[in-house]
Amino acid sequence: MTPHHDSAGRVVVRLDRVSKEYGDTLALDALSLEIRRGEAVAVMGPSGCGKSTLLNMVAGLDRPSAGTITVHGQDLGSLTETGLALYRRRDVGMIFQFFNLIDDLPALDNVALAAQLTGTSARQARRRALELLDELGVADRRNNYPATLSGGERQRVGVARALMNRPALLLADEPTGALDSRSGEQVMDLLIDLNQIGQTLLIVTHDPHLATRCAGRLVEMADGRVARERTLDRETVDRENLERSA
Ligand SMILES: Nc1ncnc2c1ncn2[C@@H]1O[C@H](COP(=O)(O)OP(=O)(O)OP(=O)(O)O)[C@@H](O)[C@H]1O
Repeated sequence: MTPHHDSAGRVVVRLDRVSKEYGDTLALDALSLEIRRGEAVAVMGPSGCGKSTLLNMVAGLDRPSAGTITVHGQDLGSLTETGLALYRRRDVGMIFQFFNLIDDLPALDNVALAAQLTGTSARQARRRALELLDELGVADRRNNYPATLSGGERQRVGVARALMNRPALLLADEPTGALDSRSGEQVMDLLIDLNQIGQTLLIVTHDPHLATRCAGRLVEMADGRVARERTLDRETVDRENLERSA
């Protein structure tokens, strides 16, 4: 797997006093956050604190009510709708809890489509898709439709799709939330491997095990703001996990 190497500087994502209102609800309240190249950041917090809203803003799926979001050197607020659509296809990859695969396309086409949408030829897209499926251990499932894959296999296909365009940033929303614990651990291993070869990750989760295993920094949100941040050092996390399971 060859991750995208960001040449625009150390900071890949910068949110500067970002607010989002939905009617009377203030989902994000002047939130500021930076993610540096190669970091793996996990965002946690109680239901309704704004985690998905944050992810959707960074993914360019929705626009803030106030504040600025810069990703990979681009101010998302300055992009037109077309520009934002291109950004979503090229610069970010997304992994979802329920995979979001297209039911009537085989695994290979689900993955290849992501590149074809950015103008890559069908032949090239299929070649890269097959390489990725191979690296993720599901090449033998390439002709299977999503309904005939296990949850873990579907998520591997989902990860392959997210990586197709070598995104500067990989976003994951409860990536193991719909998986049994064994497949969940395998997807966590995959995320760790990707981060170790330089992929920048932003993960939203309720699962402290996922957060502490995969991330180097934990951001805890409350009421649309960052309530607490801590750097996770491997040795402390491993000791805490051991103590918890003892
Ligand atoms: N499209 C929307 N329209 C109206 N309100 C919304 C919308 N999206 C989110 N909200 C509200 O914004 C707040 C933050 O929601 P968000 O989904 O970001 O929280 P969350 O931390 O991801 O929650 P969960 O952990 O339950 O997924 C909530 O009060 C929610 O009801």
